[in-house]
Amino acid sequence: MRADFDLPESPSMSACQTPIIVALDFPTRDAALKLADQLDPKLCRVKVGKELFTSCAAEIVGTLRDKGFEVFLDLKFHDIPNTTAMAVKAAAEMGVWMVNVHCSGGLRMMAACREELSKRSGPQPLLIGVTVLTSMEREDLAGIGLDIEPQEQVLRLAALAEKAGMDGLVCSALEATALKSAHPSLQLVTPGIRPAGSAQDDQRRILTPRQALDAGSDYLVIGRPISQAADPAKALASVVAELA
Ligand SMILES: O=C(O)c1cc(=O)[nH]c(=O)n1[C@@H]1O[C@H](COP(=O)(O)O)[C@@H](O)[C@H]1O
Repeated sequence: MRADFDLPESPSMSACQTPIIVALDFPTRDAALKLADQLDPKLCRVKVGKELFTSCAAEIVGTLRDKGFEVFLDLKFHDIPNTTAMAVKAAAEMGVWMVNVHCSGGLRMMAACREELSKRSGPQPLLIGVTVLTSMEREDLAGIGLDIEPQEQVLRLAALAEKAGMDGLVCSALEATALKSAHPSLQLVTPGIRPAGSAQDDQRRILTPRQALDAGSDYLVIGRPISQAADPAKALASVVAELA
């Protein structure tokens, strides 16, 4: 069977070819590192989100990098342009591979982040805009005053993100085909990934790993189907096999 991504041939190539990002959604450093130690940095990247970062601060990022993982810092910054740009700058200084902000912070906010990163002489993290959370469906959007389909709002925010010079978007894989056609230069990071038979949990706009990649996703964010599995390494291996 054809592989849609090349696994690295040597450790020095790091995890750069894998589309899988495992969410380390845990309350403590120990719990996060226990899972990280069962994962192979050649097969996945890892994501540090609000829960883990708030309990461990920046040290966890350095520890995961020392273990060979490229880190997506998922703090979904959303504030005035200057505050958000300075937060993105601080993330870049930590050496993260990817950082995200909410597109709904607006064009000037996203552009300020881009401008701040472009001043750096060192490596720049991928700057990604969160569109509509994968836990939201039409009814949830109506509740916040947007009486439209999620895809319509995602496409609106995508146009703004491209104009601001963002590298990519967080969206549902359900929107990937439309986004790739309208904005081929934007990389698509898709949570709401559920291997067949796994629990939906609080996610609403979901696809399987294979469906997501076929729809045009560049990166698949997977949390509980791996982190809560009895054998996380086996759960990761089975996603890798599904994508091969
Ligand atoms: O930015 C994100 O990573 C994100 C955006 C989004 O729209 N939906 C979403 O689920 N996420 C994150 O992706 C992960 C999904 O976790 P699971 O639902 O356990 O697979 C969580 O860490 C969420 O915070």
